[in-house]
Amino acid sequence: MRARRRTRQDRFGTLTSPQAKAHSVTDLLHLEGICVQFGGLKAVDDVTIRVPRGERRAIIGPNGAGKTTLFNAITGMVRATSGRVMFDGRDVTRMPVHARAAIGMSRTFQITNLFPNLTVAENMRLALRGLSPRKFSLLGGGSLTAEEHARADKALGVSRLHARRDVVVKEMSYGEQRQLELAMALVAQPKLLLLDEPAAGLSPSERVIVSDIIRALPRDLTLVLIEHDMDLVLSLVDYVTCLNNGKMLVEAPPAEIRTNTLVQDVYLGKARHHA
Ligand SMILES: Nc1ncnc2c1ncn2[C@@H]1O[C@H](COP(=O)(O)OP(=O)(O)OP(=O)(O)O)[C@@H](O)[C@H]1O
Repeated sequence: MRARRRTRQDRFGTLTSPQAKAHSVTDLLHLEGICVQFGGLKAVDDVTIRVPRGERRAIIGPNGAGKTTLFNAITGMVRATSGRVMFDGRDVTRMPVHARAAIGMSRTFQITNLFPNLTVAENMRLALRGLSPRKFSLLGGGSLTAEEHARADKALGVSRLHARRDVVVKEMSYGEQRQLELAMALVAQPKLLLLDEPAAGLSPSERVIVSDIIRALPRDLTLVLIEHDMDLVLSLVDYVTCLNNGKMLVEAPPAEIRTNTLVQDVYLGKARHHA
């Protein structure tokens, strides 16, 4: 791992070296030259990223940098215009969203995606049902197996919602709802968890809870997260990719990102632009 890091730091600024083209079994996710074009706009422009198994990676960048579009290309919600998405040793570029989910990709969304009139436990049941190939009515029968119960309990425990399983979702705080989204993503037992702005809209105390939960996730779970709160994200991840105008600007560990002038320039530049 250490040798690989040195290589990457050497190619700081030359991010698409020939070595980047070779797929390694240590990489759970390997994006090769991903472009996503909307009409005349290149929202993602030739992005090559390798995420080794077990790494926690942040995707940062100012508004409109292409972070969410890149997430969508990873999960299959948008089709890459060109480039390849390699996941767990397979080319998933043409695979639909549900098929990528079935082989181990799980994602939370910026906007909550819950059933507000159902309880926590019922939402978990629906999350599990979404994974099951068995056919049955969503809210009707199909009680959980012991193994499914255990998975739901574990995911709720990790997300610190164990004591809230019978609470109706709309009665919970926004922070707890974000925790439930996380639990619903975890119940799939993913290899790769993609978190889209997990702390967006949370109060400072809720941010502490969510960051503690993320920090305590199993170390063998590979994480890729988008987050605007720089202090929070840099305290959570091993490595950072900064995008700007759809392109890769910098890849570096958090300590280098804090002091990187290119990163500072794009954030301050945007701040000046919006001032
Ligand atoms: N479906 C779409 N059709 C057309 N343009 C789009 C579409 N989705 C995103 N874009 C544009 O692509 C660019 C990148 O958007 P994206 O949402 O990926 O950026 P982001 O880095 O996630 O921004 P933010 O931090 O504000 O969420 C923006 O200019 C956006 O307007």
